[in-house]
Amino acid sequence: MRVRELPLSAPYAEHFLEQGIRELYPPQAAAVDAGVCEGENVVAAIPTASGKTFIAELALLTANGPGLYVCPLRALAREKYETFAALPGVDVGISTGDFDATGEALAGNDVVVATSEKVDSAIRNGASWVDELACVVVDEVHLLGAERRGPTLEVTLATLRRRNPAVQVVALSATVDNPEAIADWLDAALVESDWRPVDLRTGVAVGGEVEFDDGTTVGIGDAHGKATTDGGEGGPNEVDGGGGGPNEVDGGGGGPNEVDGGGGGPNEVDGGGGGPNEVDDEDLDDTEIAAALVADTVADGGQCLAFVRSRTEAVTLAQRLADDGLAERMDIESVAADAGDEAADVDGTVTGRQLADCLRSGVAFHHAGLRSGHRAVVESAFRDREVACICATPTLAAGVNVPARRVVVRDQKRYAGSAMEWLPTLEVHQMCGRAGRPGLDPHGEAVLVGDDDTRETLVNRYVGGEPEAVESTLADPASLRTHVLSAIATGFAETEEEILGVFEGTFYAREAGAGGLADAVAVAVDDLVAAGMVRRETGGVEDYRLVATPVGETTSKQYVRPETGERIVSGLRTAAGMLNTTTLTVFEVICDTPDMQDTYLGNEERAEIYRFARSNAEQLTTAMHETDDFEEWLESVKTARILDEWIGGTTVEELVEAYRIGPGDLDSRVERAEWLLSAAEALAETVGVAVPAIPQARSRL
Ligand SMILES: Nc1ncnc2c1ncn2[C@@H]1O[C@H](COP(=O)(O)OP(=O)(O)OP(=O)(O)O)[C@@H](O)[C@H]1O
Repeated sequence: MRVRELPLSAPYAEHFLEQGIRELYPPQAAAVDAGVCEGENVVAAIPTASGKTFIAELALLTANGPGLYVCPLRALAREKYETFAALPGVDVGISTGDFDATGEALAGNDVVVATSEKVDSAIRNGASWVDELACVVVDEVHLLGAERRGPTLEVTLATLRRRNPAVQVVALSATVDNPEAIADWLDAALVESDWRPVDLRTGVAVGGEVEFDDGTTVGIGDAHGKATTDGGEGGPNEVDGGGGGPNEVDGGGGGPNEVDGGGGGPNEVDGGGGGPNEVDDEDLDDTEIAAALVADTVADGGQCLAFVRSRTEAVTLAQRLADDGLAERMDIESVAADAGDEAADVDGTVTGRQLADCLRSGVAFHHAGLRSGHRAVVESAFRDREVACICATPTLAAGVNVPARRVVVRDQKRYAGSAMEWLPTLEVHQMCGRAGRPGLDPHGEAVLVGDDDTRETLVNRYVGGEPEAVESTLADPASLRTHVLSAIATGFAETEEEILGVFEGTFYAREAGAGGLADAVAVAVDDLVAAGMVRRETGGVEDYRLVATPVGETTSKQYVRPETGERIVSGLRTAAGMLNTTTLTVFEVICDTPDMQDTYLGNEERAEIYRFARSNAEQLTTAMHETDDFEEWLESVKTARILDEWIGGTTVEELVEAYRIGPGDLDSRVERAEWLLSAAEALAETVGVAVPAIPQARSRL
């Protein structure tokens, strides 16, 4: 099927042809056959890079009215916005800051790109544009199964469809185990395919060899062995890259640098022998294997993504590759020296400096502790082929479109609380799916690094294994409370039965029946009544209707969780009666809510934060002996202290160093604090207490 044959006006067809899209990929043709251009609901469960964006564009451009593109991940929204904005004559609006106000400003666009939280918030605040939509495209619909995000997505979609039954829904999914359930939920035709534009082979590396699923075996260090011989380097290198701790919170700021950069080659190549495949299998640890796998591909002119379990590990591996002289093996455009300068210009934090140094050696790291400016530099340098390898935590696989020839998954387990847990198959497949750039690579390669003990598990779980089924998490009490309050506050529901009616259109209800939620909804309503968010307005004896209290209404409109609203109100009341209410007071209140991220508190720091809390007790709304969870509260005090120092003029460099956080962690906390302070201000007005420290903190933030 050709682009010219599609029901697209000439400028659009021209636009796609210019982009090199002439002939539709098979899954795209299947979506057209399923009616994506005729207003039909379609679910496309297809691999990474198989052209989902074009399917979305077809739906949006052929719809009979404005379209909405729901993008669960903020990182991807900007990219999609730019893609749609490049369409000739199409006005595109974007609304992604998870929490900023949603207004009528978005009305009048042909296409709106928004996160599900923004759409949910728009609905709660009565934005009219949501009722005028002709088409809704949901990207990454498999995130239905994600905690908190998932319920928001399914309730939002159910609400949109209930209010506007004619709306076309197109949902794009990674390959999951139960796409037919999603299609059934959305009354959609299912397009399911494992077609990929570039072949992908997946293998497991043990010792000096990778066994791929296509039956081939490749020695590790082949290419590198040659490079070593040519370069005259050699000798074993005692790098210990694998010893880092489980500290996910350490954004590389001040963390131990395990790399011994003094040596030569990155693996145990016998420099004396020369020739390919000189790897001594016995002594290779997983980091050495990963480094050699990267070096091989780079020596062969390709780029790599290497996935590891933690931020510290990502930094450590990148530094190791840089020290190993990966750049010297590169046949890439040029080394990202300028990108290094750009990264250094973002800030002077330890993380920024480490990143700049790595970039100057043609290597980068990528994790959630980076600032968005850092991430943008890394992604664009990689796309420009100035970076040979990005060492990343799994966030990169979901959030960014950076294909590479080879993907190395060094770690397949992650710390979950106290124990290591295998990553979900879906997540590993998302990483592997990044391998292979259409038109540039002969094929993509994904390699999982293992050992004799894990080989079989890796093969069964990830190479041959099916991804998990998507399951609803709507029944989670915290999520349910939020959405029950929203249903009542928006006036969509006045009784438990009507609340169940609102949930009737959810994925949960389609799978288990909304009746399965009846008990949980009753509990949620009781909780909300007890929290002062909802009251039962009685008419007759058994006759009552549920109404949101003013606090409940403000809480819902401000898009904070009910528990957050409750905590803020009680904090404000306490603060109003205190002698010494400062900006630290209000930061303590907003940081002690579930809407503020946790900030890791190391053992050494604990005593120091404890002392701080004690000596500033008269400024805090919580007495130490009254906390529900002391450790959690201490973490909140740490976050509050950081924010208070930030508005007091302490620099990001100093804060990153002093509190062992990533610079991106500071940014995200500042952003959340802005949102929570504005919610606190609205709640203060609702309950009629004046806390001047709130506007002070807001303006200084
Ligand atoms: N029919 C086509 N012919 C040629 N190139 C195409 C075609 N369809 C899409 N492409 C190109 O393929 C690349 C990948 O497409 P796209 O980004 O839509 O993949 P995707 O399925 O959305 O991937 P992801 O899973 O990362 O979201 C893009 O560069 C796109 O321009």
